[in-house]
Amino acid sequence: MIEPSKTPEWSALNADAENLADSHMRTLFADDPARFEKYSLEAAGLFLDYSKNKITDDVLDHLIALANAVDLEGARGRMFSGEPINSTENRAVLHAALRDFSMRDYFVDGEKVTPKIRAELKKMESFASGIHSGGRTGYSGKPLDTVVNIGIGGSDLGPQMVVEALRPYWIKGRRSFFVSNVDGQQLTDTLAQIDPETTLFVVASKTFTTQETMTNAESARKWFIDNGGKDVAKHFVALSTNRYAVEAFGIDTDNMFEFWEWVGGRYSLWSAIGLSIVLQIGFENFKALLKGAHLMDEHFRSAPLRQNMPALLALVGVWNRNFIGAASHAVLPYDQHLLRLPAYLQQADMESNGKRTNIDGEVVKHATGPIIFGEPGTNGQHAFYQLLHQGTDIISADFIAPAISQSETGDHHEKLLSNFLAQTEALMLGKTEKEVRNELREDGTAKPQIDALAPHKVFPGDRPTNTILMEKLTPETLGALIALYEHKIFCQGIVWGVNSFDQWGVELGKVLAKSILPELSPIAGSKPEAANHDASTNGLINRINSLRSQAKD
Ligand SMILES: O=P(O)(O)OC[C@H]1O[C@H](O)[C@H](O)[C@@H](O)[C@@H]1O
Repeated sequence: MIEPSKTPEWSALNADAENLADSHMRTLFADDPARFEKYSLEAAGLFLDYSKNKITDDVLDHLIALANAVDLEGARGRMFSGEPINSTENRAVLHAALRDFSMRDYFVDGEKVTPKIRAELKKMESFASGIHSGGRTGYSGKPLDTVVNIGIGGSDLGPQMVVEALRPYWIKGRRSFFVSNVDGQQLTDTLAQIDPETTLFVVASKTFTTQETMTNAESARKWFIDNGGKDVAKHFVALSTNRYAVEAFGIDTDNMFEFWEWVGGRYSLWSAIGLSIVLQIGFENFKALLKGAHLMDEHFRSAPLRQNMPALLALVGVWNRNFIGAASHAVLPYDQHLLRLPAYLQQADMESNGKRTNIDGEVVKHATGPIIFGEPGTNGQHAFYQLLHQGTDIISADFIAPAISQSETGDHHEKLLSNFLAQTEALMLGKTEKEVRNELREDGTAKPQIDALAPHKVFPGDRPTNTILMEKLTPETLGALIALYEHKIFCQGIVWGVNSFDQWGVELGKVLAKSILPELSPIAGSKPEAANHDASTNGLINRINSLRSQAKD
C-alpha cells in the first residue's frame, strides 16, 4: 500500500499548515466573501458547511490529490462491488446493499445476495405487521406491545439511537427497551417495568456468542418462565448471522431473522438488526430510513470528490487530525432526539479507525482515528465547551441541527438554533485581548481590574467546525446522516491505510475476563488467593473477593 505520509501530497499539506499557521480564520473569511458558497454543499437532504475549517483552495486541492494518491475512488468501487476489503477477516463490506432499492444486484464470492436481502426484509415486514395488527400475540392472547432488545455494541447502539431519534414516528402504545450491559442492574430495572404476557424479547447478536447478550438473554428467559410465561417461542426471536448458535440457544430458526458476514456489526442497523426499529416505528418508516441512506450512497458513489459530501467531510477531518493537530472530535447534535448519536458514532468511528497497524501489517507513521465524544447542545455548552473554546488542545467538531424541530414548542427551537449558530461563530472568531479590553472599558471597569481580567476573557478562536443542517429530522434525513458518517469513516480509513472493518482491539480484554471470572467469589462464598496475574490485578481480585465473601447472601 501507499504510505500516505510519504507522498508529495502529504508534504504539500504539511507546507500548507506551516503557511497558514499565522493566519486566522477571521482573516480567511474577511479576505474571501465567497467562502461560504465555495465550501458548502447539499446532498440527500443534508447541507454541509465546512467553511469554518482552516482550509483554502490549496489545502482542498492537496487533500483531493492525497485522496487520488491513495486511490480513494478505486477503493470505493471495490467496496461497492463486494470485494473482500475487510482483509484480516476476508469479508466483503456491503451494508449499502441492504438499502439499495434500485435494480442493481450485489455479489459476494460470485453469489447474488440481493434476493436474500429482499426476502429477509419481507420476513421482517410480515412479522411486524402480525405484531402490529394483533394477529401475532403472546401466550395468553394479549398483544405484544413491548419490545426488549437484548444486544450490545452494533446490536444495540444503532437501533437504540434510531428509535430515540424518531420518537414522533412511534406507533401509539408501543414501548421499546434496550438492554446491553452485562451489569444485571440494567436487566433488572427493565424487567421491573414490563409484563411477560405482552413482551417480545429480541435477542440481537451477529455472532450469538457475545457474553453480555447471551447472559442477559438467558436471564430474561428464566425471568419469563419464573413469572408465569409460557410458549417461549412466541416471546423470543433472534437476529443473527449464526443459525447454529441460535438453535443451540433454543430459539426456533423460524423465529430468526438473518443477516450475513458481509454486514459489519457497527454497520448493521439496516439489516435484521433493525427489527426493533421496525417494531417501534413501522416498516414504512424503516424503509424511508433505508431510502435516505440509499440517497446518500448514490451521491457518494457518483459525485466527484470535490463535490462529494462524505469524501469532503473525511478529508477535512484528515486535515484537522493530521495537520492541525486535533486529536479529538466532538459530535454535537442540536436536537434532543439525537441524544444517542455521539455514542453511536463512538463505536462507528473509533472501532473502525482506532487502529495503529496499516493493511500491510506495519505500524502506521501518522495519527489515525480521533477520540469521538459529544452531547446534545445546549447541554454540552454548560459542561465541556469551556475546553473547546479556551483549552490548550484544538478540538474539531460537527454541529448538527434541523431547521424545524420535530416538536416546535413556543420559541424553544429558535433559541436552540441561536445557540447552535453562535457556538460555531464564537469558535471561529474568538475574541482578541483588544476587544476584551474595549468591552471592559465600556462597562466602566477600572484599569487594574481590566489588566487582571483581560487575559482570562480572551478566546483564541480559529477552532474548526463543520455544520450539518437538515430541514427536519425524519427517517429519510436520519438515514442520510448515518450513511454520511459511514462513508466518511470509510474514506478516512482509506487515506490512513487501515482496515476500518475489523476490531481486533476488543479481543484481549474478553480473553482475560474469561480467565478472571472463575477466580471471583460469589456473595458469601470464598475463593483461593489470586496468584496468576500481575500484583495489581491479584491484589484487586483479593480485595473484591474479601468484600464479597463477607457480604450476606
Ligand atoms: O452482535 P454481536 O456479535 O453480539 O457483537 C456485539 C459487539 O461486540 C463485539 O465485541 C464487537 O466489538 C462489536 O463490533 C460488536 O458490535
